[in-house]
Amino acid sequence: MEMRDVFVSYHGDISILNGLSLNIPEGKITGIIGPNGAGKSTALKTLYGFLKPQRGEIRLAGERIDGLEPYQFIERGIAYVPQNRSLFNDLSVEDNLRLGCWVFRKDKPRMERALERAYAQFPILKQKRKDMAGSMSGGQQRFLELARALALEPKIVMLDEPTAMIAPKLSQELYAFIKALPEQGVTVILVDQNVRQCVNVSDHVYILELGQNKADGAAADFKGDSRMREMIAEWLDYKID
Ligand SMILES: Nc1ncnc2c1ncn2[C@@H]1O[C@H](COP(=O)(O)OP(=O)(O)OP(=O)(O)O)[C@@H](O)[C@H]1O
Repeated sequence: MEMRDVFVSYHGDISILNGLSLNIPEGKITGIIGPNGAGKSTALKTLYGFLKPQRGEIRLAGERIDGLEPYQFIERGIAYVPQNRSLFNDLSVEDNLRLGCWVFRKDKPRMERALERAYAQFPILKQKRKDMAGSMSGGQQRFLELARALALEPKIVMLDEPTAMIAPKLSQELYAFIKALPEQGVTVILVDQNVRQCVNVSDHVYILELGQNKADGAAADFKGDSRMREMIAEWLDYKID
């Protein structure tokens, strides 16, 4: 997937993305970091068709996809877990998972396979399958959102701050799960405020600032005594262990 020189605004001509370019290689984890308001979430919303670029283009395997609607992204095997909770709190865990299978709801065997896979990946969801989604902890709800997205067997998953406001232990589990997704053939785009964890799980990292590319490099370049590490410390006032 590729974003080339994209300009996007929410209102009128106040541009939030200002010529942003991202290259998302298949089977890898691409991390996107940057200060608050840099446009990270806006970049994901644009990649997923919620916002239409005023300029620039987005391609998937060569096909222009920047005019498509979000449901057409699902059809192309792209899933998106937004920053804010997206569950139906008053429905059971299992019903939330079933809703994630909506596009293939008539294929009952496939739906059952998807549920079994979700329960195998996240045993806590099996234990709680009859509980209301809203009654679970924040971390468990995140697992459910991720499981629901993966029920589609997506080729690409976009995750917006998946561990925000989650207890450290569950957060570690979630990062370990995300890191293993490429082994299942899933390409990951990870927006994260947690710079250290993002660098640890990603193969390649982009730094955004004011809706533009500030820098990018292989995750290894961000570690040790590197220029990237110094840059992050300077711009974001973050430290990477
Ligand atoms: N729905 C909206 N309407 C208008 N402006 C918005 C909207 N959502 C975001 N913005 C603005 O767009 C800019 C980029 O926001 P965005 O959420 O993409 O940043 P971010 O890098 O994800 O930041 P954070 O880490 O705080 O989530 C900010 O100035 C924000 O105020």
